[in-house]
Amino acid sequence: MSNITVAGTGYVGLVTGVCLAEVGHQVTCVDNNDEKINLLRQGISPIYEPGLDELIVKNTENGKLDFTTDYQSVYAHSDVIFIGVGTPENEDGSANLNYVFTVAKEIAESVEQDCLVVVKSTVPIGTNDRVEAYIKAHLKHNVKIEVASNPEFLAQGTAVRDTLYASRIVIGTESDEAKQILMDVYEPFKLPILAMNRRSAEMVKYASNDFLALKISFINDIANLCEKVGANIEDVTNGMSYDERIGNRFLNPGIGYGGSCFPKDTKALHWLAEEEGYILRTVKAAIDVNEKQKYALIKKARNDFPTFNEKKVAVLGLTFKPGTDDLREAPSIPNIRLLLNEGAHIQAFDPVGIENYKKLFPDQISYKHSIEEALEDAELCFIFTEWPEIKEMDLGLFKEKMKTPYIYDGRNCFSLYEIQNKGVNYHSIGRPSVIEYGVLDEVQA
Ligand SMILES: NC(=O)c1ccc[n+]([C@@H]2O[C@H](COP(=O)([O-])OP(=O)(O)OC[C@H]3O[C@@H](n4cnc5c(N)ncnc54)[C@H](O)[C@@H]3O)[C@@H](O)[C@H]2O)c1
Ligand SMILES: O=c1ccn([C@@H]2O[C@H](COP(=O)(O)OP(=O)(O)O[C@H]3O[C@H](CO)[C@@H](O)[C@H](O)[C@H]3O)[C@@H](O)[C@H]2O)c(=O)[nH]1
Repeated sequence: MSNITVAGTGYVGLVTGVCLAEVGHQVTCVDNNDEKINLLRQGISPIYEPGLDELIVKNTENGKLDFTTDYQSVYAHSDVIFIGVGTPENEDGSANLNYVFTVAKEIAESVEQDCLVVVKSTVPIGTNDRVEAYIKAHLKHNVKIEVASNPEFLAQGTAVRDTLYASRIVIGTESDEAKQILMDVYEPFKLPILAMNRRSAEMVKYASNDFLALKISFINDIANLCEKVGANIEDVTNGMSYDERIGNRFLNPGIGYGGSCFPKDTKALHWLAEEEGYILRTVKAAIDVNEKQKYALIKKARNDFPTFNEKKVAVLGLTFKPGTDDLREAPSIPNIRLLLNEGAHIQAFDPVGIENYKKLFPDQISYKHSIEEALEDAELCFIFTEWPEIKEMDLGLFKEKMKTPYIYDGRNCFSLYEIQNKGVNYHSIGRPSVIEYGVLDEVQA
């Protein structure tokens, strides 16, 4: 088995490193963040990812996995180095490649043996060519270096499963030798391997993410229209999904896509296309619809509450999706900012996101550790994330705990059937509203 190094212990680097160790490789994970490496050495994952802690402990104990900040000594003697550092968004929408090129520099200055460098980070088309040229130009020793693209498709919250049982492994290289090395690295996973040139591999990643983002924006657009014409998006997507060409996944309407990938990867590809003199109209539409969709709930709430000043607002769900404590581009953030700016008092519940939220809003929010506490005495409630705890909550709590049970559900957590007869006013995305607060009491009286 190969001697493998992974640069970056974030969602991609750490999960990749741990899973490569799990299938039998000798893996060292490198990060320049001392705090993360210290935690990992104690067997604690710095990120919330189901199943990851157990695999970290198991593979560290069996000697397959270790962690270090000392990149020089590990890069010096690696057969394969995966780069899994961040490629965040620049202000103009392009991808920031500083972290990738810093690692490229560190590799060039450290390697003392022939080595395959594998770019796993999501990078604009042509970046692998540039990384290879850069490393070759800065090598300190006379060794042979190749660079291959190997984009990652895992989703947060299911990252371990997505890696061990990936839909496909994409390998981008023009070199038979590099291709063979990567085929050997991935052989124990027994997964479909698709080999192509580097630029195509880089494009597969952006095209996949942007297609999924477009699918979400499309369904949000249709959901908004459903509200205007009296259709129900749930029935509409169900009806669409029986056509196998459409399928039933990624058709959930909501308050838009967030996370560390779709928002930046749509903008980066659009930016890159523009540089090439081509306007990606479909991707631009996905971006524009998503930007507006973030505020779909607030817009509905405005009809009932012209101002949020001094209003007690319950918020259920803070993270950008369930199963993660990551807040990057979480739609809750701009909404909460707007509510706070208008003078609302927020009581927020999230099963795992509170600690990270405190870093963004340390004092302005009253954090609660149960749904009941968050709802206590509130005049309105926003749902931003469809955590199972929220989807399965006792719906009687809204009327029981809230001062006025006005609910704005940005993730369609409850069926219209189950929310009926609960004495609440319930607004969701693309479905008719349920208006019972006050009305039901009169009927029952
Ligand atoms: N998060 C996802 O779900 C996901 C999925 C597929 C692809 N990607 C892509 O993978 C890349 C990484 O994303 P992420 O979410 O894992 O990022 P992240 O921010 O969670 O992790 C990046 C890590 O790299 C470390 N780092 C920075 N500079 C370093 C250096 N010089 N040497 C060693 N470590 C260094 C950081 O300290 C951090 O721990 C991005 O390009 C992203 O677009 C992410
Ligand atoms: O039907 C849907 C599906 C998703 N979302 C939203 O879309 C965002 C992203 O969700 P998801 O794709 O599940 O999470 P990520 O972890 O960001 O994963 C995406 O981004 C990764 C980084 O590139 C890719 O590797 C994955 O394949 C891709 O799914 C979240 O805000 C979701 O709420 C919807 O609104 N409706």
